[in-house]
Amino acid sequence: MSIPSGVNTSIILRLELDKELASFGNIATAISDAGGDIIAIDVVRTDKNLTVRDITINVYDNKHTELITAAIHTLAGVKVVHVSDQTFLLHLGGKIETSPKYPIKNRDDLSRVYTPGVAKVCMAIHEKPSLAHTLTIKRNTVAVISDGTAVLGLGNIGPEAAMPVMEGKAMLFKQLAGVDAFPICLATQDTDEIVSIVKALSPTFGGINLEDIAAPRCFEIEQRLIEELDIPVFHDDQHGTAVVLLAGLYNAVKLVNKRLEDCKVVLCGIGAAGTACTKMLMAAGVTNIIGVDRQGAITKDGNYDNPFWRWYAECTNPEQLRGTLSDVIEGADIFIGVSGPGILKKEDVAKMAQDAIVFAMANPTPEILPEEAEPYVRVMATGRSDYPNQINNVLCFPGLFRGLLDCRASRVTENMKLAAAKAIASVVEEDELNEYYIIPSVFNQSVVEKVREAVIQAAYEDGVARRRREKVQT
Ligand SMILES: NC(=O)c1ccc[n+]([C@@H]2O[C@H](COP(=O)([O-])OP(=O)(O)OC[C@H]3O[C@@H](n4cnc5c(N)ncnc54)[C@H](O)[C@@H]3O)[C@@H](O)[C@H]2O)c1
Ligand SMILES: O=C(O)C[C@H](O)C(=O)O
Ligand SMILES: [Mg+2]
Repeated sequence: MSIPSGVNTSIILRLELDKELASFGNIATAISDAGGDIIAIDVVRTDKNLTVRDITINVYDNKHTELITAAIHTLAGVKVVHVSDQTFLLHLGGKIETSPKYPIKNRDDLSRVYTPGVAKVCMAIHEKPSLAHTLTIKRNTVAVISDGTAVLGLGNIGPEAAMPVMEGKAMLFKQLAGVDAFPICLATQDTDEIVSIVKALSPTFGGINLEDIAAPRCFEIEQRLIEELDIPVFHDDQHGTAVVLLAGLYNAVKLVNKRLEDCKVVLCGIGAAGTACTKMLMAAGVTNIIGVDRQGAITKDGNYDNPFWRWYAECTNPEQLRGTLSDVIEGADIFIGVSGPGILKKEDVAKMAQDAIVFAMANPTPEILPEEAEPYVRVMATGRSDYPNQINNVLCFPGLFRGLLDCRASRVTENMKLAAAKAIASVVEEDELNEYYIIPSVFNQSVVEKVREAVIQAAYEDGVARRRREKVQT
């Protein structure tokens, strides 16, 4: 087996070594020859004959782990007790918890936070429901809701399997923007039922972040909830992705000296993210967009049951290009992938226009890996954190909801999305802009603040903010 390349992850190998037979030098050599990078060694226990050690090793993937363990199995006096993956270890028991804001130390405290004191707060809210925003967690809490039908690019893997992603989103909400977020995965894929469950849950929350719900149901679910609820509802895979995509493209075209409006854009994966990205590009003035899905380019004479694809066919592909991705990509300035793993071949990238821009955003495996596309592209981005230029909706949703909650907005507007895209792009200064830095890092603290401010400004301009302007800190 050859040594694979790609993403790093780390594993811990627990080894039992026979002191007579095993040599640590041989173990280190075997790991290193198999391409593993030892980053820590811990002694777990030792006695006269045996020693047990945990070796933390950076590896590329599962195959690489197998390669390293196979190499160790050949060494005399060494037993592999178990192999644990750091990523799994971080998920033990889930990634978030709830905790009280202050302790209940005595009966007096108890009588205020609970019966009888709490009753007067309940009655105050009963008399004036808007007080829920002031006196309950509604003020700062968002529901992250999924039905598990389009989890990353893994497809319809169900609600339990969707939880780690939703917990991850909740962590990011809190860490990046101080927003309390709660993951809720639903055991139904029925549109009416999802709408009615989310409506029934809404009194607890100041906002609803819909996540990883497949197209076309996600469009109807979001639209109905927007109409029926008085708190903002935002489908992250549609609009969060579109906002960050546009931010990245503003900077990428600046770098290659092209006008976005003049670019030929090929977009693959006309689902939740692809549809919203297309609409956002159109709002930014792009006219030459060709959408491709499993059966090839979407054209006016195509026979589609999906009403959103009918819309797509009418409004895109001005030259009515037809055929496969490979057929229509010739001469494209920009490729956007929100589809599935490995569908863009390096030969396709080679056919693109000069200074090609490739945003391969499918997660966890992009449409093409940067190392494959590299020789033919000028600007390359993926949705992942382990390559430069991470185009991921995490650059949008924390700051967006921070802004929405702070000004108590009733909905998300188109202006907010455009303003958020410009805000994200603006974090990269002119003199910093280069092929490997077109979009700020998730950890750049200005991102949340700039997005928040842009959203609040737009909320007041659009008349959807419900807090008095002077009460909102800027
Ligand atoms: N980087 C980001 O921030 C970000 C955000 C949202 C979605 N995504 C990624 O985009 C992808 C789609 O997400 P979604 O929520 O829009 O899902 P979705 O299920 O709504 O849509 C996916 C679309 O891609 C099409 N598709 C799948 N495989 C294809 C292939 N081999 N060739 C052509 N078309 C194909 C499907 O037919 C479908 O229309 C996922 O991989 C997801 O991880 C990335
Ligand atoms: O979860 C992510 O990393 C981004 C996006 O929401 C996705 O579904 O891929
Ligand atoms: Mg998602």
